[in-house]
Amino acid sequence: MIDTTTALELVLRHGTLNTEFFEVDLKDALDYVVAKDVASRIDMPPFRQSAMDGYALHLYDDFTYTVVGEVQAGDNNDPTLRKGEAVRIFTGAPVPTSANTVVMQERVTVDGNKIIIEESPKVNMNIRPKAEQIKAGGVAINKGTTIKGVHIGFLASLGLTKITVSKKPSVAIVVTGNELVAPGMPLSYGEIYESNGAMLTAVLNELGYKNTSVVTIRDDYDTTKNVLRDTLGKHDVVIVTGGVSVGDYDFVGKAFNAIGVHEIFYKVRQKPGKPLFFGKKEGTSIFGLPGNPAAALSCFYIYVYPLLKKYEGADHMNLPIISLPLLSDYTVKGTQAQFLKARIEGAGVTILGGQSSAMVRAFGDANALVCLPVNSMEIRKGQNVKTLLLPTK
Ligand SMILES: Nc1nc2c(c(=O)[nH]1)N[C@H]1C(S)=C(S)[C@@H](COP(=O)(O)OP(=O)(O)OC[C@H]3O[C@@H](n4cnc5c(N)ncnc54)[C@H](O)[C@@H]3O)O[C@H]1N2
Ligand code: MOO
Repeated sequence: MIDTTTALELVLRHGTLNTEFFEVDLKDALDYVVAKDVASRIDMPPFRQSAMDGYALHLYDDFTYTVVGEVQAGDNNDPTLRKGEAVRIFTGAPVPTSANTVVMQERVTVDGNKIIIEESPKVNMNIRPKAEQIKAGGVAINKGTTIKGVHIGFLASLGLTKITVSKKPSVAIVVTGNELVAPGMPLSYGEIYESNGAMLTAVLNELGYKNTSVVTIRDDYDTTKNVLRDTLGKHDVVIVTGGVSVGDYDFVGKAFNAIGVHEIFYKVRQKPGKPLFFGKKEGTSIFGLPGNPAAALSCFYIYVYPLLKKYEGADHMNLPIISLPLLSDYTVKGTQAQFLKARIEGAGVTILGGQSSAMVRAFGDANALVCLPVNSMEIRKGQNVKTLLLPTK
């Protein structure tokens, strides 16, 4: 059995790096990974901009100035001021070339066409210099960035309408089990509702992966083999849940073997997710996740998500890790590495109740996974623990 660090390294080493790029409208670019550095075509700001409503002055050694005009945001006039002259100016308006400071109106006494300032202002005060944020030709967004709302705002401020991004993977989810019944149907004794398909689809969607599909199959060797063979050729990533353990009706491993999936690893020294499988067939990456919903979701965040980010060429693939003090004592059950659903609150982290692999409920309150190494035993309040931040929380 391999350790968790090796497992993640193997996933990232063998994960396919996509090379298909395309142009997307900026408004549709959320969650895509930028495939080429995006350069600005303009200086931003494009001109010296007033940061305040007030007066732009051509400084001289007195406190009284003559107001000779006005510049509003959007105006394109550039009045020439002589020493001792001022213009009324508003936030966002172009500061006249001949003005060398802006005084906010609260610091000024108005007397007819004269203003009296309280104290002598500093040169360039309240003026946003031209190109302060970025110069024309400068890199606005680096290749490898996952586009978030703020990036769309910044690129829109530079006048851009399209960017080149990496193709997203198509992801197939295959859920296995005779006991599974679709929500909404009546439930007989021995059956449970199928939830991994809906959960993984929704989590993929939250992360920007919309090209997904779900197939439900029964615990039958031939069906498992045929469905998996058919699915592998059509998708970049295949996530199977259930049927990866050692039971007589766990056919996923045997089916992978029969259809030529190359096993990279099977079983990781961790809880949850011990029976995790990862393999490849040509360009397709294949995960066998445990059927237990909370185990499947942990493995998804820890191993599948980084693989999806690698596929897109993202510069940040793994969940961010921080070290935080535990807010209460915790006794570890078992000797494997632990990924525990947890909530960061204030300056510390609390391990939540309901850690069973079968119970997904605690994930609803979790914004992190506390990661404890093998043989952790007793962890005391105040002790620092490695904490993985869950995305979109
Ligand atoms: N003798 C052993 N038995 C088990 C071991 C072991 O090492 N030796 N490992 C246990 C661990 S740990 C896990 S995790 C599970 C993994 O089993 P499978 O991946 O084969 O999953 P299943 O047996 O098919 O299902 C497990 C559990 O999850 C429920 N399930 C499955 N699919 C779904 C779904 N789509 N939606 C909702 N719930 C689902 C299923 O009904 C089971 O309760 O193996 C242990 N056993
Ligand atoms: O390894 Mo399993 O995922 O704990 O229940």
